Amino acid sequence: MSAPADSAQPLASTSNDQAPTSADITTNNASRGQSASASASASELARTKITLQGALKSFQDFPIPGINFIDILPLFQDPAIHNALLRALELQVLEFVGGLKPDVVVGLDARGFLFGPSLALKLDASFVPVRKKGKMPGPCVTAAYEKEYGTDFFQMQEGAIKPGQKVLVVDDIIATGGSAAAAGTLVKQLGGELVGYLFILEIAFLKGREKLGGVPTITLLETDE
Ligand SMILES: O=P(O)(O)OC[C@H]1O[C@H](OP(=O)(O)OP(=O)(O)O)[C@H](O)[C@@H]1O
Ligand SMILES: Nc1ncnc2[nH]cnc12
Repeated sequence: MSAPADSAQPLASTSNDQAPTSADITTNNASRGQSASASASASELARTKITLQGALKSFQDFPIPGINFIDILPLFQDPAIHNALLRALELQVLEFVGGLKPDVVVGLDARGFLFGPSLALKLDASFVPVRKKGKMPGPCVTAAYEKEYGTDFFQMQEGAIKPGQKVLVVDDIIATGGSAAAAGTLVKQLGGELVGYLFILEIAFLKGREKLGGVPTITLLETDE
């Protein structure tokens, strides 16, 4: 999509141009013997995805030329959409991981902090942050990474995850996958069992999930722009 610099555009989607229908979403459930309540949840999830997709905006050439920046902040401006987002993430996790509820939700600095703690509460799990280098006290483990528009370092505090805890890593967007892969490395370094990744939006053409080593990865929405 091309747009004048600093001009917000509603985000169109590729695979979600045809917003997921309840039929799409229930396909996986059919073989598991779908209940009426699972079907209702799938319909609710499909409707919510359309609402969420419509609230996203994109900005061409931010933060550097050539990047089409997708802004997820509008999802938090309207309490109804914010609430729908959290409900959709919860449904998506429960559908995806089945009985394997995570013990810990790990959120990535900074946009993973916008919904990670709320989701952790809904799942009755702990919340643990991954922060950019130099923000947290005490001994930390560190990983360098590359993302779509630069390089950085992530850290976690030693002892923040207990060995063997099941960990779900959450963030707003997966682009190249560099940030998420670095977070996964830190989780494993602390002895956590990485059970999955969850993102609000996947920028599919950047193929970030290929960096995640086959760890189960859920994304609510997808775009190819
Ligand atoms: O898949 P990748 O190419 O690694 O990019 C995705 C990451 O980039 C953004 O964070 P950013 O580093 O811009 O930090 P912010 O949340 O503090 O803005 C985004 O919130 C993800 O964390
Ligand atoms: N295109 C993009 N839009 C928003 N956040 C991002 N993080 C990495 N790439 C991004």
